[in-house]
Amino acid sequence: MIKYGFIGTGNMAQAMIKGLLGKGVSANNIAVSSPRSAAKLTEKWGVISLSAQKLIDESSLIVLAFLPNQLENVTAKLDFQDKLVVSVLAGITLEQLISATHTTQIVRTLPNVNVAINQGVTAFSKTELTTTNSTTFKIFSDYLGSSVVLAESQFAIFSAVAGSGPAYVFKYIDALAQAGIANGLEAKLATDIATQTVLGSAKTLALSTQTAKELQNAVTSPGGSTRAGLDDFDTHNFDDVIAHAIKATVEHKHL
Ligand SMILES: NC(=O)C1=CN([C@@H]2O[C@H](COP(=O)(O)OP(=O)(O)OC[C@H]3O[C@@H](n4cnc5c(N)ncnc54)[C@H](OP(=O)(O)O)[C@@H]3O)[C@@H](O)[C@H]2O)C=CC1
Ligand SMILES: O=C(O)[C@@H]1CCC=N1
Repeated sequence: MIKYGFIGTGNMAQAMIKGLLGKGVSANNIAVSSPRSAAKLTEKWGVISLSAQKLIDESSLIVLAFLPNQLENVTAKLDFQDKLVVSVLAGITLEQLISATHTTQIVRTLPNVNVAINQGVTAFSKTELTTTNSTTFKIFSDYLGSSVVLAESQFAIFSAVAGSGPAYVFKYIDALAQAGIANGLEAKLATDIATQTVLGSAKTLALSTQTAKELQNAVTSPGGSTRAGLDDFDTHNFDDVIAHAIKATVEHKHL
């Protein structure tokens, strides 16, 4: 079976590893390397902790999952042997990856944390891969959820909407729950109902032929309370707040 190697084992790598394990990939086929947390993952999941070079030697697909500003530092002394390298480093281009790893078999991706439950949406852009590496990458990305081929020029906006997006959805759920608590709901109940409301609404939209705007109207009974709430969102420029936050995300220079 294919062995997947992760260099860097923080939040994103752990979400991906969880997704692989959840799909039945054996912990014996997952190798990890990082200065501090790799050993803890061996204890937690039974994955194999190796030095970065040994991990490259033994893996068929190597995921770069450290912070973007560590690219040169981490790769300087490693020999990637033209193996398949999959980067999740936000803001790092294929050209920069080729120059740092000296490999031709590279996929630039931008996943999100929902890969942990195989519900991620991942953008990717790649060099010309061998047939074997194309298949290897397809199997890997299918484990994690859906994926879309994307021009590199659109990675920044994809990263803001889909990569950072879960944080913004969690922020909305928290605000909804806090408003419930402020108005007398018990904290756990408020969080549970806010979460289920967002989950059910996202599923309703995904399964519907109607747009998100049309579905808003379906909730808004004539003369009812939802109209009052939606009007208040508009008065406070809710859409502008979201657009502004996405712009700030896109314009941020990655560390
Ligand atoms: N979090 C997210 O939702 C998303 C993140 N990304 C990208 O994923 C990457 C990782 O982000 P994230 O997981 O959030 O960050 P974390 O801070 O959680 O993880 C960073 C990891 O890098 C490891 N590391 C540090 N130095 C080295 C080194 N010299 N060699 C190997 N590993 C090293 C750290 O190791 P240790 O734990 O041992 O200290 C840590 O495991 C980033 O490039 C980011 O742009 C992309 C899309 C979404
Ligand atoms: O915060 C970050 O920089 C990364 C990229 C997208 C989500 N997390």
